[in-house]
Amino acid sequence: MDPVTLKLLPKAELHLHIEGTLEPELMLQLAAKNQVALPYADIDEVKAAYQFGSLQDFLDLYYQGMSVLQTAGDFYDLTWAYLERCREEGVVHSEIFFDPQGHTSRGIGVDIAIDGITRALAQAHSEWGLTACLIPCFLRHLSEEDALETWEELQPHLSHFTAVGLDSSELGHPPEKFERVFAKVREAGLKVVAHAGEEGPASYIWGALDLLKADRIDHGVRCLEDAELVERLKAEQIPLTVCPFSNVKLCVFENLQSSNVKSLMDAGLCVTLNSDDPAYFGGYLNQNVLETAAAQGLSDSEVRLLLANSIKASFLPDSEKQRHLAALSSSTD
Ligand SMILES: Nc1ncnc2[nH]cnc12
Ligand SMILES: [Zn+2]
Repeated sequence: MDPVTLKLLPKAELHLHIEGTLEPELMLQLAAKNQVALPYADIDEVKAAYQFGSLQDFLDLYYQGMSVLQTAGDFYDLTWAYLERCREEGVVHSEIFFDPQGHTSRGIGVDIAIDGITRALAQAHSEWGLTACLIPCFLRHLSEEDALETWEELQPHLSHFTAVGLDSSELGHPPEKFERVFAKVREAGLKVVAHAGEEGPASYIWGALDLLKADRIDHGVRCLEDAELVERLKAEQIPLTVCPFSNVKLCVFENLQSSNVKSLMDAGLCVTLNSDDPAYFGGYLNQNVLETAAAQGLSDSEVRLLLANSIKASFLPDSEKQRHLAALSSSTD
């Protein structure tokens, strides 16, 4: 598919960490403004540091990078820059993760992050009709107790959230560690999403489904190691939010050619493509879609299926889904 056509097609992004949209330029600008020391002299040094051998390598820089975010205005600027990118790329709806514990652990209250992010979301909605959901995630490398405390801190803000997620270091931190806190999330009427089967085994995807009752699986690419799991994901059409550039940058796959996007689609799964942490992984949504389609030999109708899946798998109301799906199917290339 050509880039101009892709840009014009309605699509949703369902796996995007707002802290992972912090471009080096803004990172250095905020570091100078807020007098936060970073180990980089200039933008080239920041970019040169983005060579990751694993998820943990990346996370170490990601948590360091977010330390420049100090005020609600900083969160607003960060979010606004991403939303403008959505406008340019024809993303009509975005479901945005943020990491409350990545901020509270360094003395920045959840209210500061939520205030800045939601102001930008409201402005994009009023200026060009973009819709968004906000999804706080628990950091799985921290304790259950820390997640429970964070859940309490989020209580005054629940009306801003559609779902709660689980992210950070996967290996050694299986979903069962968070079964109790996600029971509270569901009792509050929120949806559940969880990173699983990115670096961790297929059993973590079972855990996310059966113990956390996840409505969607973030990544999930290792599901193909378990035929029974693939049957379950297919039968229930549980969406996978796959992030191809991320998987290559974090060495889950050697390159886009060896990614398993096409195999997941051929297995009948509900696959969506997403950018995860685009400032760190080298591209936003449309570049992920275009380069993955080329590398995996996806036809234009398969690309359209991925976009339709992104709308269907979103947490939009049915009427909004139908509106976007009708626009997608009526647009021809
Ligand atoms: N790809 C990823 N996996 C787990 N946690 C993350 N936090 C930000 N990006 C992440
Ligand atoms: Zn992610």
